[in-house]
Amino acid sequence: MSEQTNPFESLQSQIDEASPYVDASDDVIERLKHPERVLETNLTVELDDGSLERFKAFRSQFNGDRGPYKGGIRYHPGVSRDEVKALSGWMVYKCATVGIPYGGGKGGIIIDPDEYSADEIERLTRAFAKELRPLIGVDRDVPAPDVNTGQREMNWIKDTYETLENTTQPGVITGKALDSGGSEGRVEATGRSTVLAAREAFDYLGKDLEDATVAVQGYGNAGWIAAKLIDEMGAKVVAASDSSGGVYNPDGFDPVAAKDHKHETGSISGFEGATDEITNEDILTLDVDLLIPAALENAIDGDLAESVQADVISEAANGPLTPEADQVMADKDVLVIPDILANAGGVTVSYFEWVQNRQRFYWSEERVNEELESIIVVAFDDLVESYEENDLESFRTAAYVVALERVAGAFEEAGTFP
Ligand SMILES: NC(=O)C1=CN([C@@H]2O[C@H](COP(=O)(O)OP(=O)(O)OC[C@H]3O[C@@H](n4cnc5c(N)ncnc54)[C@H](OP(=O)(O)O)[C@@H]3O)[C@@H](O)[C@H]2O)C=CC1
Ligand SMILES: O=C(O)CCC(=O)C(=O)O
Repeated sequence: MSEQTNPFESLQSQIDEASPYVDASDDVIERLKHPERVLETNLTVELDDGSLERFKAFRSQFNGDRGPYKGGIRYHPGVSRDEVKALSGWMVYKCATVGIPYGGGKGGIIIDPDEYSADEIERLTRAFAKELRPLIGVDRDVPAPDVNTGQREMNWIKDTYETLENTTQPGVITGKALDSGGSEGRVEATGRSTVLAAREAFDYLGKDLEDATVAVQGYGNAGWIAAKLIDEMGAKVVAASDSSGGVYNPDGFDPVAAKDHKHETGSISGFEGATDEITNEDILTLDVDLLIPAALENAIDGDLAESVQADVISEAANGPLTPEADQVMADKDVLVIPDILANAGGVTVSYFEWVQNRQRFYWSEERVNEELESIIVVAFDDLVESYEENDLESFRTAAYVVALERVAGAFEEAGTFP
């Protein structure tokens, strides 16, 4: 894991790689490399023992040229201002890559949630929602889940917002539970797009997904669902990991049983379906057909990339490869499906949730999954077209060319306001 790489600098270098192929002036490209605004706030929360603790929190609104700012809220000790800025920028280019009408935003709180009770997390979440209230809104900025947040936190934020605004406006946030206005398919959506994109990539390479071996780093929402769905497509999950380490079985194992073990014991280590315990570095360098990084940024740096043996990488996580790792992958002809396409299922089904909330009319799971699949397949084809037409080194640069054209186009068509 590279501690040195600043994710915001990675984002800017990804934009720089693509900009020579984009029909936009240098001034416009420069605009698209910086957030419009970043809220930094200190939340004071009462703990269960009556003491007070201060938590630093951020919300970055990177760009709103194509629609409301959109993106998750992360609870993690590694959250920083630059990480949130990067994550919000990746949201802009993700929404543009899949052609949904949003800009990009992201939020985070510096906290290890395992150290706090559910009541403390609720007070913290409601305190953040109160700070966010003037910034967010159904047509302005629509948060969602990310690492260590889920339906529970989204329901609290919705309730706090609606109480303070004296309204019912479920579309102010997505990733809610079904009874609170959530969408069918949202929990599975990030893992689903990760494997749909992998299926398209295997097809593009003329490779068979049946019996392909798969390693999954990170066994939370994105990772475990990706493992389950790729197994259902006929591939063989041979390794998985979480923050405690990893497990391996060359003959494959049942990803649902691995999830049940993690649920019961708190970690994937000790899973009885595995033959070996491995480290988080080992999992990234296994000789597998498909690697799915589904944890955090900078999982693979330039040095580690030299040892990666996978043929295809589908990035469920945001920013798992540093720019140096990207260059190594391009030199080794490893096909990397970039985060801004591979994990775009999450925000795409968030978009469906927002549409359903606005219409107060709810779709079946079948409809959600069909609409998601068609969006991912079209976006993959757009990316291949850009890759081939521009003779690019990577699918990532191809995705940025497509996305930057769309965002710059929206900005230029709007003109500047005096
Ligand atoms: N949730 C969503 O809708 C979306 C998420 N993403 C991205 O997917 C990634 C994962 O998010 P999500 O699944 O939601 O988060 P979760 O909190 O559900 O899961 C994160 C997982 O990563 C594991 N992890 C953390 N650090 C490491 C490490 N060093 N090595 C191996 N595993 C590690 C955690 O381990 P442990 O269980 O032990 O804590 C956990 O299993 C993030 O990059 C996120 O931004 C992208 C698009 C949408
Ligand atoms: O569902 C959303 O709006 C955003 C999910 C997210 O944070 C991401 O795609 O990284």
